[in-house]
Amino acid sequence: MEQALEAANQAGVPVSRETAEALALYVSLLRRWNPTKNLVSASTLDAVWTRHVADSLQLVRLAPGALRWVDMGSGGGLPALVIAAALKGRDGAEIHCIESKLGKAAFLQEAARQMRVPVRVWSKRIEDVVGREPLQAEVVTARALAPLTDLLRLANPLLKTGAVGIFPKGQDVVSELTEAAKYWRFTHQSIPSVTETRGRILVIGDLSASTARPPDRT
Ligand SMILES: C[S@@+](CC[C@H](N)C(=O)[O-])C[C@H]1O[C@@H](n2cnc3c(N)ncnc32)[C@H](O)[C@@H]1O
Repeated sequence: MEQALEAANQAGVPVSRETAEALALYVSLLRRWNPTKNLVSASTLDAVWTRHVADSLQLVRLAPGALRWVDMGSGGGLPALVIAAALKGRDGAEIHCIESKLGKAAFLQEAARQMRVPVRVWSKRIEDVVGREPLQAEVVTARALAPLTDLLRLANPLLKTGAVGIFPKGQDVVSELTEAAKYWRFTHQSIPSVTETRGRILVIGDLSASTARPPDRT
């Protein structure tokens, strides 16, 4: 509980006791399942509260009223299950996790069940869900999934209908923005991460395609 409250403080997101308990449960499940499912790099588990929990929780601060989130390439639940814990108990909250690896999707399903959070897991490829299923997203997230150009292509069906993209990025953010601007028009804010010295969080809006066709790397 104490560590959950410290992570919330670092992220700048106040949390209820219920959310702190859900986060503590998530971390214990992550530690237990990681050796068999390879959910996060084992070397990051010592700093799990900063590297993963606070790092994911800070995204909530960038869309404080949003209830409907879609997370692409959720892996071990980052940021999706942390966001779901933050929204626990909020009427209408719904977090979609899209993860094609069956073992990771099984973890997401079981962790969400034990945490009692409003999560739907899609054990499929992103391309087979986004734009094909009637997801209603206010926010689309993706952490450590792909360069920005590819994220915009994957999230395009949701972003072009008004969702906001929130994408944590590393030090290459400027070159990723330059590359993406060849294929897409969009507005963006680049917000410093509270957990990674050189990390930025991109908040992307008003997406539309430019005349150049983006590369298809799938
Ligand atoms: C590097 S991991 C990052 C996981 C998590 N977002 C995190 O920050 O720890 C990328 C995840 O995306 C999933 N993934 C990659 N391409 C995908 C696709 N086209 N559809 C669904 N999942 C995909 C992989 O299976 C993997 O679990």
